[in-house]
Amino acid sequence: MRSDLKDKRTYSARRLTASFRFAGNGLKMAFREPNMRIHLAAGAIVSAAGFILSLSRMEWCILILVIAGMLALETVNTAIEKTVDLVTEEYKPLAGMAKDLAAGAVLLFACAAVIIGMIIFIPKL
Ligand SMILES: Nc1ncnc2c1ncn2[C@@H]1O[C@H](COP(=O)(O)OP(=O)(O)OP(=O)(O)O)[C@@H](O)[C@H]1O
Repeated sequence: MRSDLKDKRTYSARRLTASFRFAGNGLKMAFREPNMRIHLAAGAIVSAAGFILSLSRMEWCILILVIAGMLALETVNTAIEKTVDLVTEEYKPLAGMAKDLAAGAVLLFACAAVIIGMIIFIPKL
């Protein structure tokens, strides 16, 4: 990495552009993960249903937040898995705990997403 990009005190358009590029690379990597593709497919199906059932503006805002939140959380989960694998490839209870906690957070949000989806869609059927 260029030294001017590593200097956290430098605020420049180049630094900002680089940050967006790094984040874009991160998303590209995240979307290669099988679980992420499942979340993306679910988001696409729910969005299509939203168009068909003519959701209100507020319902769209909630749906977009839930879909983006799910994808963001899965991305963080992947980052935690990679970090744990970087620290150790051996079997260690703490490594397992870190991965299971991150997976638990994804499961919790997914359950909330399903409930929110039911609250929005069931009355429209
Ligand atoms: N180094 C380790 N030490 C102890 N347990 C581990 C370790 N690595 C993984 N595990 C256990 O195995 C489980 C699966 O880990 P793995 O790295 O395969 O994630 P994963 O199931 O591929 O995650 P995802 O399906 O979200 O990509 C973890 O949740 C954890 O319980």
